[in-house]
Amino acid sequence: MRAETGRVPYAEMAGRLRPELLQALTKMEITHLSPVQEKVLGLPSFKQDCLVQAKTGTGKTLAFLLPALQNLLEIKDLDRSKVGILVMAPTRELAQQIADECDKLTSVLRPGLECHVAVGGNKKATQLGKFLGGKPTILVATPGRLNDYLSDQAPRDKLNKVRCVVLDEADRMLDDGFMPELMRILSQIPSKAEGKWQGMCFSATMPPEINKVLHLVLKPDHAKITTIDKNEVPTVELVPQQVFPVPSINEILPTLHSVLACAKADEPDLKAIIFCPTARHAALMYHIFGFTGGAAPPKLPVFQMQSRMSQPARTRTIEDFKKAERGLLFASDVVGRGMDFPDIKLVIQIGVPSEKDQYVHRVGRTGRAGKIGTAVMILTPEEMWFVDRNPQFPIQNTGPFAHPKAHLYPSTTIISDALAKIPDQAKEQAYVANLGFTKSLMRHFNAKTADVVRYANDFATSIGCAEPPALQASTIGKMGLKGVAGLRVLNKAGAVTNTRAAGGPGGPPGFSGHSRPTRGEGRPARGRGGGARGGFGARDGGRGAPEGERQGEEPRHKRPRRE
Ligand SMILES: Nc1ncnc2c1ncn2[C@@H]1O[C@H](COP(=O)(O)OP(=O)(O)OP(=O)(O)O)[C@@H](O)[C@H]1O
Repeated sequence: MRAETGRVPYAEMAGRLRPELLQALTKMEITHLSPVQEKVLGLPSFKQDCLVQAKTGTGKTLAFLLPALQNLLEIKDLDRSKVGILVMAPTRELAQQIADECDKLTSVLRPGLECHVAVGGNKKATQLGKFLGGKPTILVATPGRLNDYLSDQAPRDKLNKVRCVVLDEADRMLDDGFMPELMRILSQIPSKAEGKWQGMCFSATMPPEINKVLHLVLKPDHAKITTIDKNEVPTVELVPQQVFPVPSINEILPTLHSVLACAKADEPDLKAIIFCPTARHAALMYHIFGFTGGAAPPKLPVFQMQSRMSQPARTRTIEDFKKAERGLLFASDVVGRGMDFPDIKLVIQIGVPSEKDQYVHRVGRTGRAGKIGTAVMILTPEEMWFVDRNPQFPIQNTGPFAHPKAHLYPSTTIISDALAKIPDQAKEQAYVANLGFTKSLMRHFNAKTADVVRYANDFATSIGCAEPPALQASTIGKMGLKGVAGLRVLNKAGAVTNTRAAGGPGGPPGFSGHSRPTRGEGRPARGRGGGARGGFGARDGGRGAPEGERQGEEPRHKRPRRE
């Protein structure tokens, strides 16, 4: 049974919505309009362009699908072989989720309506074959793959009768990262100026920059809808938010273990998402907590979701974690927006998000559709700036994590035992990713490059590296860290040299008043001797980094195709 989220019953929409759509909603156990649905479906015309902001998990997907489908079904001579509704979303998984919701809504229509997806990670030829041979009246796409489609005339012809264009997560779709692709797509479909299609933009966050580009998809007189009061906090009320400061980065993993073990002691069917700054970091955490059994015995199933996984593995994880009654998902921002996993009770953020709005979206994976949840950050002193600079978020700082049952779990020992079993390569990759991510945020905490390296080297210690992994000189150069103290450099001949260690005598002072021990001087490279590679480049799915394949940790020239 679903939580009832609004006051107006859907039965009152009879006459404005087709009986089949109402029937489908009943089948979905959706009885009342949520506030955002009430506002959008209460517009004088369903055909109006609109910009809609509503909190996470409040039913925006139905708020755009219902009017779009209703409009389509009113067309008498509808050519079902052409795309009538085009929805664009930033990630493959979100696109698939929207298509699934659309299929539920159209399930009782006779004849039915086909909803196709165009997303990266699958064979283009197969997807395109079905698209060209079928009746894709609705298309949900990520921009990369749609652009691929539009390079040929036949798919372009399929899109020459578009009646409605929806941008879900509109602020992301209209940011610098996606803009070039979006512009190319818009130049291939009927022009907005001709007034042939309705535009709809939806998101939980609407940064002011979005106003400069809205004209690309919305008419100047578009309806502006928000369910968020100006003075209201941007996150869901039913989600208390807390930060647990730790004295040093070495305490992050034991604290996380302790938080999870205690949460599970309180709630045996714990279902939680742990957001990590990068894909490699999420992969490492998944391995560590796989060894620890999720938290404390009995084990919780562990899952990972990050852009470095193959598409079949991503798809399987999404299906499994949606169905799971309990478990821990270690994730990068690839699932930071839009994803609707039922019954998430706890969201934990390790480190700071790549941008402030991403905090809202991550927290929004819990407390959905009227349910309750809790959101927690675990931050080092160097990361506490995020809380200080964002007083709009109701993040309570009640000091370091404490719980009456915490003493039952020897978290420090459990973590160090688990770390001893993790292959060096996973740690090295996480180190490089951490370096890139921290560098991308350095302006936020007035850090110098030497501070960034020192912080990354401390991260290496915290994940059980005896010394910072050696990096190829070319990787260091691409990261803009050439000559920075504290790095271990692997030259072409395979020898390792050290830049003067950060924090040593005469080195630059640490940020937040931290002084760091010198590590790694003069020691040879360990393990494979290959040096950590695999690039750099900040976050997984952060702003300006369209999801899935373009973001994170891969040098630009090596990045595979994005979605
Ligand atoms: N009127 C309703 N009554 C009950 N449940 C609803 C209603 N509308 C939508 N839901 C359910 O609420 C959940 C969240 O909906 P949805 O994913 O559309 O949220 P959203 O606002 O798009 O969130 P986000 O900002 O995170 O993308 C889904 O499981 C959806 O099926």
